Amino acid sequence: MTFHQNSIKSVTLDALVRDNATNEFVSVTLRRLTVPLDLVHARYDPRPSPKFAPLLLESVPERPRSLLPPLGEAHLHARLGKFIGDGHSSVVFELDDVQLDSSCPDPRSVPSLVVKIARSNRLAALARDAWFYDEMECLQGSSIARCYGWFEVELSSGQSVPAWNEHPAEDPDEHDFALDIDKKVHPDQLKRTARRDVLSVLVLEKLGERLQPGPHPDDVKSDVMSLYEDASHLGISIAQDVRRQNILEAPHDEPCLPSLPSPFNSRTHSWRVVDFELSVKINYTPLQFKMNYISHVKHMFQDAEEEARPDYLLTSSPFAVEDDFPDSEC
Ligand SMILES: Nc1ncnc2c1ncn2[C@@H]1O[C@H](COP(=O)(O)OP(=O)(O)OP(=O)(O)O)[C@@H](O)[C@H]1O
Repeated sequence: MTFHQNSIKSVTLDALVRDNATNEFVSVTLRRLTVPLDLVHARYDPRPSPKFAPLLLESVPERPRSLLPPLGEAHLHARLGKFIGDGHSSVVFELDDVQLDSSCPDPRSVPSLVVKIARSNRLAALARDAWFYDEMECLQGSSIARCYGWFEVELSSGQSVPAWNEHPAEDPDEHDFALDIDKKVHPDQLKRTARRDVLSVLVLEKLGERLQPGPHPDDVKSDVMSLYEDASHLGISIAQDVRRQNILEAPHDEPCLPSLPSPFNSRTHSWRVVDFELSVKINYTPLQFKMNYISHVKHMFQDAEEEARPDYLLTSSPFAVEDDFPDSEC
């Protein structure tokens, strides 16, 4: 039997949650949640006149039918491994010693995995991320990471998650912008924003390194552009979060699964996009999306080049002093 994105029903994680009384780590078991279909509402921009037809569709594209088998019964047990990265909403770690119980499948179909752990005040953002992974199921393994599910558990009083404090957000009180995107916020999301005692994670295929600072050849630029174009075919805009931190190499650490060709242009990408909490589903045509992305992607590659300049930190620092003197005075 093959391990697929629907195989896991529950996850036990070691070395993530600490019992404050004993100061020892305890294992916690998280159960899989199904993301409500209406968690995110599509946005519809009415056409002001027929001449906008090349830019705005008459309706928002429907979610393609899932090609995954029904939810499986597998249980995954793993230990929190190396810290990989973090952001406003989450901390991401490798999963070590991954074991699947006997209801599961051919080990050759199990790739290296990571766990994306929502910060305690960002549960709603992770739920949005999970919704977009479902929505873009047909791009998993080609333009975006494979997602093996969204899992949660309520923490008991006296339990803590050291990873939250060891890798704090730059601004822990920053407003959660993921909540501003949907005109009508789903009631589950409102409940999530009030909770601080829930451990919520996504289990994802482990991808490679982030797009690095520095100049990049045209083939990389066009590959990255076509990742966003793939999402456009599903009516999904990721334009709010075009950053090199969200563009990762296709997986190469063994064990890994081969990259699949894009269902829209048959291209096998060398890169993947992650992080969809700020994404939007909308009735734009691929042309309208492309017009939006061209400038975002261009600026991202320009910024990447700037970042590699030796004086980047000096010139980009908030303390940098503007040179007020014209050359002639120096
Ligand atoms: N599937 C993955 N494989 C390998 N590394 C990953 C994966 N997903 C995320 N990362 C790493 O973790 C970092 C943080 O992930 P991500 O951007 O999804 O977090 P976030 O908290 O949602 O970010 P933000 O809210 O600031 O946009 C990424 O920049 C990347 O380095």
